[in-house]
Amino acid sequence: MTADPPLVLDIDGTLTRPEGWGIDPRVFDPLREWDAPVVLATGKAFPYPVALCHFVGIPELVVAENGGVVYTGDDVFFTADRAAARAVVEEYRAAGYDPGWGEEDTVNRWRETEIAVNLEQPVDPLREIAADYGLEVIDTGYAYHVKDAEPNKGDGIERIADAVGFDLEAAVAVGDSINDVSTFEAVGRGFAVANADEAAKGAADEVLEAVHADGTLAVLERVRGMR
Ligand SMILES: O=C(O)COP(=O)(O)O
Ligand SMILES: [Mg+2]
Repeated sequence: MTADPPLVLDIDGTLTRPEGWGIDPRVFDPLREWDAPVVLATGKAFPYPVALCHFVGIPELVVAENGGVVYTGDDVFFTADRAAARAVVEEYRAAGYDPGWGEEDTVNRWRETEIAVNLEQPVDPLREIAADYGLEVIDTGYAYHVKDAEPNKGDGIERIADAVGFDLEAAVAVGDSINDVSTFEAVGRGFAVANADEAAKGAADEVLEAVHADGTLAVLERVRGMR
């Protein structure tokens, strides 16, 4: 008898269309048909991965905000404090800068812990202010994230694996950026898509030849039924 391995998937850069933006619709059916847990582990705010699970039609197993929010399907955990990240952004604004997402800011509107800043905004003052609050700024290639150095995606994935009862050593992950390094450390096999940054490539067990969803779909083909 064969079975599929548990999956841990990043969203931006990993489930995206090869041109870089928007979820590639080809991932929907393989994920819905996967016969093992599928965890979405992302830097995006909590509602985004929950909605993606909902619309794909899979159970909601979610690490959001780079580990700041974890949903096991039964319980939600907030593992970082929002106050410091908010204070950083207030100071950034007071210095004349802006997070860069427009007035209603749907990128940060539902965030519980960290804050994201548009890549077009100046990062040096952001880093300086964040350092004063003991926070770090990471660049995922999609946004700057002002966050507590702990927690991370890997901790959230461990919490979900414990709650759901699957073996992380058997799990396969795909990711594209520095915020997936802890994911690759948490699972048995980590794959970086070809568009991944150097940190992700360095932490992965294998760097794929294909970019974005093309890379991820190639992994799904390869590991299906191979637990
Ligand atoms: O929110 C981001 O900047 C990146 O999101 P991701 O972790 O799904 O790639
Ligand atoms: Mg990504």
